[in-house]
Amino acid sequence: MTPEEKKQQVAKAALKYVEPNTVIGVGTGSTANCFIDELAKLKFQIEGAVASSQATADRLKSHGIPVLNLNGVGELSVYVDGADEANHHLQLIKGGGGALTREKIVAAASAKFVCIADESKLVEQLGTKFYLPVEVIPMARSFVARQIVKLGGNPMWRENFITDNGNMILDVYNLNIIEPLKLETAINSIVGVVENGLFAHRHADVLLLGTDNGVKELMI
Ligand SMILES: O=C[C@H](O)[C@H](O)[C@H](O)COP(=O)(O)O
Repeated sequence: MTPEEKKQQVAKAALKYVEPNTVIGVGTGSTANCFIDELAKLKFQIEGAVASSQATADRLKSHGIPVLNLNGVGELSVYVDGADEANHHLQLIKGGGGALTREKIVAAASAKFVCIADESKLVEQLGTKFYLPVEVIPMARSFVARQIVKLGGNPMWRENFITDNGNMILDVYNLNIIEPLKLETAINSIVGVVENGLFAHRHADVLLLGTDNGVKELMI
């Protein structure tokens, strides 16, 4: 099975978490895109969706799925999104597409977080395969980079990229992420950091992994 087929498999499997007559949250990226295409089948059963990025809002609208403002709705029943890495505690690294801040907001506003990914995303320790994206206020970029070096990371500026919030991204390599909860807090404590891509405090509740033998479901 190709990685694309595995993404489609988990996108389909996530539909069972979509409750009728509710507003749901939708993530960003290639796996979330597969989910949006599947969600189109249920568009008359849900009230609408809150998007975690402009790209996701555009794709939802292209299917005729109502896109709602988070400020106008209460708690979302479920948030469905992909990840760059996941560990066995369902803690994640996200932000490969630069949408981490809005993703973290929508995930926090949701009763349940269903993460969908192909099995290659499951790791023993976060940060071993993927870098950690950090969204920063543009004027603070160099200052934040120096503080991250003190934490042991090697920050690289994602040049020619601006987030939906008008900010910049530092991709941090070589972090030894032994305690994701502590590191998430430590990085967010640096003045000028908007958010980092560690989803340890608000981790996933369900992880659906696409494998050659079908969908594997991990739950906490
Ligand atoms: O900012 C991007 C998001 O965090 C994505 O969820 C993440 O990068 C995974 O994307 P994909 O499903 O394309 O691997």
